[in-house]
Amino acid sequence: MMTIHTALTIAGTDPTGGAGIQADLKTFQEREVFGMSVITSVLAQNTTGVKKIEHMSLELIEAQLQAVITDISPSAVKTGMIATPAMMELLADYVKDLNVPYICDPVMIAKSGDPLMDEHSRQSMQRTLIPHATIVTPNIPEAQDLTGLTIQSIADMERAAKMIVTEFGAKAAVVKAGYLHEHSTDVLYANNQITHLHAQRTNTIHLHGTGCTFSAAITAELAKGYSLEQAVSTGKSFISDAISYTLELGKGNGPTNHWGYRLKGLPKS
Ligand SMILES: Nc1ncnc2c1ncn2[C@@H]1O[C@H](COP(=O)(O)OP(=O)(O)OP(=O)(O)O)[C@@H](O)[C@H]1O
Ligand SMILES: Cc1ncc(COP(=O)(O)O)c(N)n1
Repeated sequence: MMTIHTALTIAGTDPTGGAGIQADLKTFQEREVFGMSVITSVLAQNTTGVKKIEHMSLELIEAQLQAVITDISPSAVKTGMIATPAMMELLADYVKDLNVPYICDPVMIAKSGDPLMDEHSRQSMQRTLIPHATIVTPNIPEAQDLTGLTIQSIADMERAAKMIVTEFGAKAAVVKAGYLHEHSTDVLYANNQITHLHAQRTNTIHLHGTGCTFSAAITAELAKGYSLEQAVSTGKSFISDAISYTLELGKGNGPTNHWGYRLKGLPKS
């Protein structure tokens, strides 16, 4: 019988489909992994920003988790927007006990500038979720916030990735270059080795949900049993195509194209 790989995302929502749970499920589907989701917060947001946020109760988050894991066991699990320390405490126990690859995307602020996590949650993330992570996927501001370093160069990204592993106990970290503007070379630290992931930078404003999509693609590949290096490399190629085959949707910073990789080699509009 065919092996079915499954992945669970635990995160907030985006009704316009570009970020959060919706971006994760689309990405899992494109990578041929059966996607499942637990919603932590419901957001009224679109390509112009976040209008309203309501957090789910801890009881409802736990009931969703129980519904999934008592029925279909995930081959890998990912967390995205986890807004409060109490949610982090709850989820830390679950990701530890699931004992499958765990991808921690430390979502703090939306690209629109709207906060997705309260101030004191930032320290909690380091203590609760990060030590259990197979890989942590911060963007530059998140990596700065976690490590206290100022990140302006590839060498700074290397230092931050290494620190997340050696000081906070994650197995690996990839620091993403999105915010640096002059290049899109991400830095992976895994198995005591630094790897640079290069991709051509696309000149576009449509970058809503890039981090969610990248980490979901990594999650899908780890669910299939690929190594960290292979999973991150496939994730990088997936997000680069999703960005470059832009859809130009929305009135603000639009979503990426989750089927972009299927268009590889075709002209870009
Ligand atoms: N203009 C661009 N061209 C090519 N790749 C890009 C561009 N912007 C970001 N990327 C890539 O997209 C991936 C996500 O990085 P980014 O730094 O945007 O994450 P993020 O800020 O967490 O995303 P978000 O918060 O929007 O979900 C990385 O691999 C990064 O290099
Ligand atoms: C539920 C949720 N999770 C993550 C993001 C980050 O994505 P971006 O920084 O592109 O807005 C978001 N906007 N919404």
